[in-house]
Amino acid sequence: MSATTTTPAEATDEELRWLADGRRIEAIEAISVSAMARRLPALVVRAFRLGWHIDRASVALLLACQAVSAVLGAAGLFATTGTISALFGPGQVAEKLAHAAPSVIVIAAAAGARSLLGITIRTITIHLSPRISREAEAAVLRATVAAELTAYDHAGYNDELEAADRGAEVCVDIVGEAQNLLASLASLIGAAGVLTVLHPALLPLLVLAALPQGVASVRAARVQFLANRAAIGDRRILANLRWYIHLKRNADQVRSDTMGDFLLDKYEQVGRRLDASSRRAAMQSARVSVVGAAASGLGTALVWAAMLWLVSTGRMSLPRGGAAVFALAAVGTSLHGIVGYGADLFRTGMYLDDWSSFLDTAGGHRPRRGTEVPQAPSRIAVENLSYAYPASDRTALDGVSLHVGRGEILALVGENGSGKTTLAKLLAGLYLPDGGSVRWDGRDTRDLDPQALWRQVAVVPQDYARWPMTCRENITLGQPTAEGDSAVLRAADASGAGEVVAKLRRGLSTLLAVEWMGGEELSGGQWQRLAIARAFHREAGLLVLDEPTAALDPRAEHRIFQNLRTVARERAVVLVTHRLTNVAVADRIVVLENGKVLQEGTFAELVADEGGRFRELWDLQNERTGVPAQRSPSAAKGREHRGTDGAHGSRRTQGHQRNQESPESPESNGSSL
Ligand SMILES: Nc1ncnc2c1ncn2[C@@H]1O[C@H](COP(=O)(O)OP(=O)(O)OP(=O)(O)O)[C@@H](O)[C@H]1O
Repeated sequence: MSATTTTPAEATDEELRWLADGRRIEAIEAISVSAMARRLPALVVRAFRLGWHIDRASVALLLACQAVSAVLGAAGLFATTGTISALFGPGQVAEKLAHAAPSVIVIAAAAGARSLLGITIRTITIHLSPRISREAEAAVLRATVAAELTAYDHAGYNDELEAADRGAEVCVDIVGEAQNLLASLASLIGAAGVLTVLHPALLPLLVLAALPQGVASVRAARVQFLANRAAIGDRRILANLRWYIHLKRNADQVRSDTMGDFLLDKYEQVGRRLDASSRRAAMQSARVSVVGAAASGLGTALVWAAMLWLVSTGRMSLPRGGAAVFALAAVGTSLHGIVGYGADLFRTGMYLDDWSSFLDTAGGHRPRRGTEVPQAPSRIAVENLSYAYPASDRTALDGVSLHVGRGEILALVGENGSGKTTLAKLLAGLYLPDGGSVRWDGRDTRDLDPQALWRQVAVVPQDYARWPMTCRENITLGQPTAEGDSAVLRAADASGAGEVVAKLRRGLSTLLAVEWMGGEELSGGQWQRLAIARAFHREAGLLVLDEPTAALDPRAEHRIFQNLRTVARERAVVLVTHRLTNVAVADRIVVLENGKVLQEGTFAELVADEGGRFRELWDLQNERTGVPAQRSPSAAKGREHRGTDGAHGSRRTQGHQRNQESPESPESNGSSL
């Protein structure tokens, strides 16, 4: 197929769509309304349990205030009945007022005490809620940090994470909602007691009247939740686009490439999709609510008609009828409160389910590895390793076998996408193999405790973190050694970061975040020196350097590779780089292609292997510098693994020829790339 032809699949651009896991949405869709209502008590308990975990005294006080407030509410209502009876009863006005006075005092005292309790309850809730939310967010962070790295490559993980974050966010509401529900329930019990005393038929009638609205509210809440849940993907795309557009690192390109309108258009495109789905949900829940409200209105009219009938036929006295009006209003308000707050609590509960299911499983990616604790490895051996990224149908590594020992530098070389970074991550135990094994001193990385394993790993990734912290923290990563600053400065000197530190306003104590008060900003290369310093500082048995000098000037780069041999004395070093001059420092070089080992040997052997891939790449790099191509067939000991059967182990290069000593080393031919 020519480069210009397109298949039907390529004819249209793929839209920005988030990979979501639909299983949870299907599970929620399957829940019935009665099952939802049955969940409410459990949700109330859960809300208070969350609060209990943070602040027992506040929760206990909250519940006590709630109970007292309910008792006072009922007392107030009974007193209302007394007042009305006194007013409608026989006697002169003065007598009636004297009769009513105690009840009025009770009503006033109960109302005053209830409003004081209300203020106390609100204060406690305001104080407690954000703390619950923060604790919930911290729990998500803990679960995220504990999840396998590969989680990020799984469809649905980001979706789960987003939903959990939303759950943590709404935790702020759950105590308030649960306590409002309890308050309504308490008022209902009080008012219902009064109403039952006045006439036993009124309460069941009122409950029947409120039922349709209750069902409708819960249904509407479910519709809203499902719509929100389904929109997580699009909301996340919007958040990501905003992030890309805001990001300082992209800001110059957004301007110089005049991308503003294009990016905003993409943003609006996704926004329109989101609007359409939320409009559909709003209409659907409005329809459900209208039906519920109409049915409830009809029911309420029936209740009032029944009461009028009771009074007019003499089945209920007039004073009782008057008191019943108050009680009906109180019960009606409480029922509406229960329905409304219950629906809110139910919706929050569904978000909370997302949160707790993420915590239980770290989004399904809690590490399931062994517990053996490794020491700094003397030898890491890879046997017939294969690995495919979860979202990809191609294998990133296929039948790879190699080894690296303490004191050795192993270089991984190959064209873009050949699998170098993936292999480095497997060696470091960041990913686990699909097939074959990575063994640290004979022990499979699957059997090792991940935290203990990573404590033995120092990595300089291609895209290293620029932590908005002090220079010292950027090197120690919050894990200073017993030697303190002297070890930090030694690592900084070895990586060339010493010069950077010396120029900083407050040396190691300088905050490296210009956007924060008092912070300073570093150049790309200066940051890279710090990233290398942090790896040198770490007392780890395996050092992985993935394109560690891409941003460094020649002098800084030279220093790193000069120091690397010293650094490697106590460690196994894996170096990934495209600058072939630099791999001369390695004891052995492995050339990867399409996830397979293509060649392996010393620098001298591979350079001498005319027709080999390494030699081809070497010549290509030298061609641009005008350095003549190498001609040293006698040194052609490098083996090319031309087969694709993965049987590389038998074709190992035996010698550990030190490249610095080789006549073909770049130092000797003066090559500088
Ligand atoms: N997170 C990922 N999900 C799916 N596929 C991935 C992922 N990361 C890498 N790949 C694929 O795995 C293959 C190997 O990628 P890898 O990053 O290991 O290559 P590399 O040799 O380090 O490339 P480079 O020289 O460009 O850094 C590539 O085909 C790439 O598309």
